[in-house]
Amino acid sequence: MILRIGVIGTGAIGQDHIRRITHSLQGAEIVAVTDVNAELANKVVKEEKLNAEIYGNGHEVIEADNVDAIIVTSWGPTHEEFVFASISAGKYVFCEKPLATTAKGCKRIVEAEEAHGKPLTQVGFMRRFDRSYRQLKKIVDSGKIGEALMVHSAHRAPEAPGFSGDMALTDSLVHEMDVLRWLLDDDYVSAQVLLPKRTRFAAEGLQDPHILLLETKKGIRISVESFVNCQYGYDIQCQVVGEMGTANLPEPASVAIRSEANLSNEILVDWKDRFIDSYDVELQEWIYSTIKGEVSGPTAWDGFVVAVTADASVEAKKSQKIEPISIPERPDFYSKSHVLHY
Ligand SMILES: NC(=O)c1ccc[n+]([C@@H]2O[C@H](COP(=O)([O-])OP(=O)(O)OC[C@H]3O[C@@H](n4cnc5c(N)ncnc54)[C@H](O)[C@@H]3O)[C@@H](O)[C@H]2O)c1
Ligand SMILES: O[C@H]1[C@H](O)[C@@H](O)[C@H](O)[C@@H](O)[C@H]1O
Repeated sequence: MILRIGVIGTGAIGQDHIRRITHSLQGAEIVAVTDVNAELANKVVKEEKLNAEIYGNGHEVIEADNVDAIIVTSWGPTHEEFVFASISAGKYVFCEKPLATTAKGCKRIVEAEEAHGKPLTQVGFMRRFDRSYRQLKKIVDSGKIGEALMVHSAHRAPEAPGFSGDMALTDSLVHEMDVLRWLLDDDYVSAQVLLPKRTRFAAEGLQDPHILLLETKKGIRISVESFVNCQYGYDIQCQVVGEMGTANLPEPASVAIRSEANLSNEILVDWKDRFIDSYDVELQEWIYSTIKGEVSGPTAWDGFVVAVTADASVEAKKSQKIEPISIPERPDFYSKSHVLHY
């Protein structure tokens, strides 16, 4: 079977996903697209030589008879509406983060899936598909370093064009909020946000860097540095400290250069390059599991948990206190799809 996909939002990542599905991945084709910027949708269809219909809005794409599954890559605030409509139409949907901009919105999606009777939604937390994170998880799960006690991690980007408000937490650190609970097979109970000396490279009125401190149910303490104007590169770090050793996220492969009395390695600058392979794995696994009628990646439940964590982090930044993170028990409904993948 060839999965026939409709894409809502043909901006940066929408185009990337269209290209990878059309030219690199197997088992799917793009048959429908839409964008509020119709010119953009036209351009993509022409440039990628797609055999796809261009629709006037996302709802028409979802309702099209020849569309089996939906990819939502429009702006964050529109995701909830399109995911909701996809579930109502009984179609599988891959939604880029955020699943919805509020925890309440994510909960509504979870409830809609439960009412529908099976999970249909996968959220675009691509780090779970990254080879280096999977290698790190394998070591943590193996028990080689004993029980995990602490995690030190960092999310650094050279600059943050277009960032406003608390986006460092709600747009960037959501990746850590997802991948660390997956890595540790745990959930969070509290958040605290420290505000270090502000870099002179931060846009006016914006705090940068931040330190997010999370505590998990098992008592593991996590520090996540967010530094989105670090100038030097896109640098993702993660070290798990266990009872008998430590395990570090592998660095991206790069040539070690010995020259002029220096030993050096290149550091990536673009997040797209850092996770380029993981997007391929993520979408390929999504295509295969959708054909099988399963959700095998991060579910709507995971999207909800991250939204609750992000809300608590924003509150903790404001209050400058330790804020509780109250996550209800995961419904059994989501257990199977959660386990399938790992
Ligand atoms: N997982 C990741 O690493 C990752 C990376 C980049 C972006 N994202 C997420 O993907 C989403 C898109 O990001 P982007 O960088 O491609 O943004 P973008 O602005 O380049 O593209 C978004 C596109 O959606 C279109 N759009 C907006 N509202 C629409 C609507 N109602 N119907 C149809 N089209 C609509 C816009 O015209 C635009 O072309 C964001 O939510 C972002 O957070 C995730
Ligand atoms: O949408 C992007 C993307 O998700 C990147 O992985 C993250 O580092 C950026 O901060 C974010 O803006």
